[in-house]
Amino acid sequence: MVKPLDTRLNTLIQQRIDLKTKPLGALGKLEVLAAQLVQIFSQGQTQLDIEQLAITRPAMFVFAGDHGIASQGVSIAPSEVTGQMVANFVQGGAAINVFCRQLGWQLTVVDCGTLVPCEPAPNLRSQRLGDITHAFHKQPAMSEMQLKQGLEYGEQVVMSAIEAGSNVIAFGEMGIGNTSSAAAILAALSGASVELCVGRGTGIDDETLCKKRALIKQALEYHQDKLATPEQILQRLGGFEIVQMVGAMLAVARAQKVIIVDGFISTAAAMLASRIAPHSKQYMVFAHGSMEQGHKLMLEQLNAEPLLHLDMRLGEGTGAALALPLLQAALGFFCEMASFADAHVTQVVDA
Ligand SMILES: Cc1cc2ncn([C@H]3O[C@H](COP(=O)(O)O)[C@@H](O)[C@H]3O)c2cc1C
Ligand SMILES: O=C(O)c1cccnc1
Repeated sequence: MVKPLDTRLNTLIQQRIDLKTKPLGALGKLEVLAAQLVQIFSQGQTQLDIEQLAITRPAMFVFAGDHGIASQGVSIAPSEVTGQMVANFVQGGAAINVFCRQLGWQLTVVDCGTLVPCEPAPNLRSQRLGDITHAFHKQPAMSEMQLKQGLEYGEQVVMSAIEAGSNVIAFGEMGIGNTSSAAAILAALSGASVELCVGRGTGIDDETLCKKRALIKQALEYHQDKLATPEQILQRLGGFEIVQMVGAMLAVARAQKVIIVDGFISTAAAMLASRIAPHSKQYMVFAHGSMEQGHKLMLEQLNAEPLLHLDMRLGEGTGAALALPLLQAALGFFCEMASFADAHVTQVVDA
């Protein structure tokens, strides 16, 4: 069960923020972020303990999976690229590797089921549910068994990081065709039109976009009577990486640690997790607003405001990675900044 956050310390937390040497509210969204992080890190405590407020072993997971729908020509790239990019992640050459090295994330790549499996490596976990999902416009993407196993695998991989001391976990992904899956999930969860939900992913042209929308429309019609629960939506329209992300997000929320959500696909997983366990949203930080069409609608549905707007549309966890310095800044000002009394500054009162 995902517990709601205990609010006992909230007044104390807000007072501490308000008494820092700055005009009230002047650190904007960083204040909201600080309050959320301190609340999460103080669960189970009756007093604020500044000493133990720290981000420890921030862990980035890139979940990779191949999608049968890619064979219908909905991406600029063929499915083989998923496995090739996994090899690139393992070797340290992708955008996510650079950002993780620069910012201090520990990166684990999770092969959830790809056409080209990678050689074993220290930063690669093999949790394969198959080689590729079924094209979901004419059949369920995966079986009920794969759904169940995927949720468990996701839990297992993040729990090993949490047991090793990670208290901030970020969610990235790789999977050619997975914006189709994420868009279908959004349409099923929100009831919004396919035109609103489906965008260009890696950068497809107008003709391909028309085909992608038609396929997703077909899928929603085909599955229409069987999309009543988030589990059904996941099984029928999801992907091997998306199901493991959902299982992993739920596990992080149960463990009362911080979930950093990336872009379009990561947010689709976050929507499903918060439908399954509504309190899980309290543990989520939305890192950035993706340029992918439909991401804005996802964030609206979640009533979430992202920290960054960088016009990015890559995935891999790149937006989530870039949020770490903001988390550090938020926790840093909360812990280290002087209060008016500490610094003998005359307290300013709002007009
Ligand atoms: C070389 C390359 C690297 C990527 N890294 C992330 N994605 C991103 O693009 C894919 C989703 O877009 P679509 O649904 O259009 O296929 C995912 O793999 C996502 O992570 C990439 C895509 C490519 C081609
Ligand atoms: O926002 C994302 O995560 C995204 C957008 C386009 C393609 N791949 C991922």
